[in-house]
Amino acid sequence: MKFTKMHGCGNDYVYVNCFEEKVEDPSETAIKVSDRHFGIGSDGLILIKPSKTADFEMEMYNADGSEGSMCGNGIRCVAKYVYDFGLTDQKNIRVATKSGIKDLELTVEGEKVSQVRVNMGEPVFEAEKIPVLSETNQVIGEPVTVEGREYYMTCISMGNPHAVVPLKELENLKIEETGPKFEKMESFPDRVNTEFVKVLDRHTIQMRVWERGSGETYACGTGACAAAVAAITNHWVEDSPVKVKLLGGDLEIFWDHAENTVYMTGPATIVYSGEINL
Ligand SMILES: N[C@H](CCC[C@H](N)C(=O)O)C(=O)O
Repeated sequence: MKFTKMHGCGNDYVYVNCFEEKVEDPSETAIKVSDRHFGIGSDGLILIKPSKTADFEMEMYNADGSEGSMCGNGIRCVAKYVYDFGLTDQKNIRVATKSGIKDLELTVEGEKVSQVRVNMGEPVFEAEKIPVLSETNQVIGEPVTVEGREYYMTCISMGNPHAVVPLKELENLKIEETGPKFEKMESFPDRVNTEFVKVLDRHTIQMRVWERGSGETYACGTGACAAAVAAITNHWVEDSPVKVKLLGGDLEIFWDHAENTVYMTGPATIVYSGEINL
């Protein structure tokens, strides 16, 4: 199977051009290619497919083979792939995902995409739409005890579920212990992506993330959007734009309150193309 390895702020996926390749069992393939010792090594698998309703379709799988409904870093890389490899010459494209069609604006430098601005849609606070089991209709700054320690959680969907948790410092966070406890909390029937956030100033937050189905990643685009929206909602920061500093790079998030729409701007990088015998 031919593939291209790409990443958005270090959130790396194996991309397959399904205009040319056929992937029989994407879930199993995601598990195989994601293995960092016996496979290619990635946070998951992303299929670039023809679409009847948009210019392209993105189908995304986490490293454990579970299908994700949206991937912010991934969709920026899809845009870079289709432009740089000549599948389109348009700088405004629409990509269908399981969480709806997303509008993307490509910045091109030297005939290559350098960064992409994505309309990530509306942040969803209704508990049942995230989903999170709660006595209240929204979960904003709610206390929750994990491993005997109290945290305050804000839950938002960006097309996939997120729990945003503020912390005074991130350096000593044992994310490989704490992350899975949040991911598999009973309150989250579909599991959850968890963002641990430290406020740096009135327009900047630092974030580590434990992703549903992939563990700690160097960045999470939907998670950065959820974290920025939670930071504004809880008045941890002034308002947009919010710079989100992640292990693998920075993303800029803008919440247009009038449209109730979140925009994410960031880079996309091609690492290499190759072929794997599955
Ligand atoms: N793990 C996520 C999908 C990938 C999201 C993330 N990599 C991003 O950039 O948005 C989920 O299962 O909902």
